[in-house]
Amino acid sequence: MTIETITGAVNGLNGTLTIPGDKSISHRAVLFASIARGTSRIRGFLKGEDCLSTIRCMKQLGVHIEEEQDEITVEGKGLKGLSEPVEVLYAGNSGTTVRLLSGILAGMDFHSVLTGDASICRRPMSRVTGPLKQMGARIDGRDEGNLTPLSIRGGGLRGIHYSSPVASAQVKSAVLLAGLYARGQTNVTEPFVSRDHTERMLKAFGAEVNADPENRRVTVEGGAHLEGRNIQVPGDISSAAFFIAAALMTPGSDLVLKNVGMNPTRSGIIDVVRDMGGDLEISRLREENGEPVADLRVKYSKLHGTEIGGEMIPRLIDEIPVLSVLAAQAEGKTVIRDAAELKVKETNRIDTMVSQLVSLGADAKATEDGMVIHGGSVLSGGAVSSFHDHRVGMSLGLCGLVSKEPVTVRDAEACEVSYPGFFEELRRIKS
Ligand SMILES: O=C(O)C1=C[C@@H](OP(=O)(O)O)[C@@H](O)[C@H](O)C1
Ligand SMILES: C=C(OP(=O)(O)O)C(=O)O
Repeated sequence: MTIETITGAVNGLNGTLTIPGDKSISHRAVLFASIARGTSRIRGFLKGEDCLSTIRCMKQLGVHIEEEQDEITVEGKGLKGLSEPVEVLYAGNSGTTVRLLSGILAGMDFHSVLTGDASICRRPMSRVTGPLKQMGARIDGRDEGNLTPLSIRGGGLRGIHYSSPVASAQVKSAVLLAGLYARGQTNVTEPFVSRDHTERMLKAFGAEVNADPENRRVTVEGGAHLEGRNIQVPGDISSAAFFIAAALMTPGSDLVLKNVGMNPTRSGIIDVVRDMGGDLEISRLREENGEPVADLRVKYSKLHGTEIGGEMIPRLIDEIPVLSVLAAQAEGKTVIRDAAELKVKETNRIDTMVSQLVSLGADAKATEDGMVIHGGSVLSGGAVSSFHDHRVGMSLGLCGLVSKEPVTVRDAEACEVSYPGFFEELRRIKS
């Protein structure tokens, strides 16, 4: 168990930092490159534990992957070139790995078993195994195919028109990936638009993908041929969110974050913190490999509470833990609704954040589908736990910047999942 202690920042957070690679895009780059023909080179890849799990699984499926300091090289096997794994595929803590890889394995004429850590073994998988079974894959698992380990025997798929009950990019991506292997067309409709990295990247690899955001529907044609390519992964806005929040809530801060992905399906956090009164400037907005990227300058700001729900939720789903910390520092009330998906992440993020914030002296309550926070209480500090959830650990660490006593985060090693070196970086820019 690793413990991290964060003490107050007397002069705020200052300077410049470069945000590490986007986790969602890094996973997809390795997965899609593996089923493309030819060589792909990936720069800016996130070497967090989750993305390393994806690399490990693809190696077990026979893909040659070279990991160098600044570049990952993937020798693609073509759409159907993966080989039957001898061992169980282990996804660690990564829901994205299990769900997206299930979509690919559903297209393979062989048997594979996919599992992960204690948290993965609790997370619902029928949201992907259900539609994949409708397409013709044979999948089983505990709780009638809802829980890992999943046993998948794929092949012989037919296209479906799937209306997903949840706005989930993992569900959408799994079905679209299986759709590449299916006879005919496959489409997915979702209640709100979720992150669209799969659509953007599959198109770049040469697949026929049609996105119709107005109707929240994406269509792929079966029998695609993906061609290897070079990919530059932008910085992860979900990682930048911790430093955006830290700078906004700590007096004296003036921080520049470089290389932040600004995909509109991910940038809800920018809209919300501006709406709360946050001073955040966007500069050098540019497009790299079909994904918008910018630099951000964030200054300490007096924030007020806000209300969020509906289509905004998928645009900032992973930022809600850190948003709850910000809300506890803002003046007035913040209401977060329509966010029941938080209950099926690495932990139940509604309960873990509310219980730990309350233990630090915040006024926060869990609701059926979100939380209500009355901001402005001075936090006491003390010991909290990440509950082995990376986003919970990093969010709680930030409380130490403004609390009376330091904040100690137990099980802080969980943060390596998406942000290796997070606490060192926080200490570096804090004075
Ligand atoms: O597709 C992805 O890369 C992800 C989608 C989201 O999950 P859901 O699809 O379950 O909403 C998000 O929470 C997760 O961190 C990464
Ligand atoms: C929910 C997350 O990831 P995953 O679903 O891939 O475990 C996350 O990174 O916050």
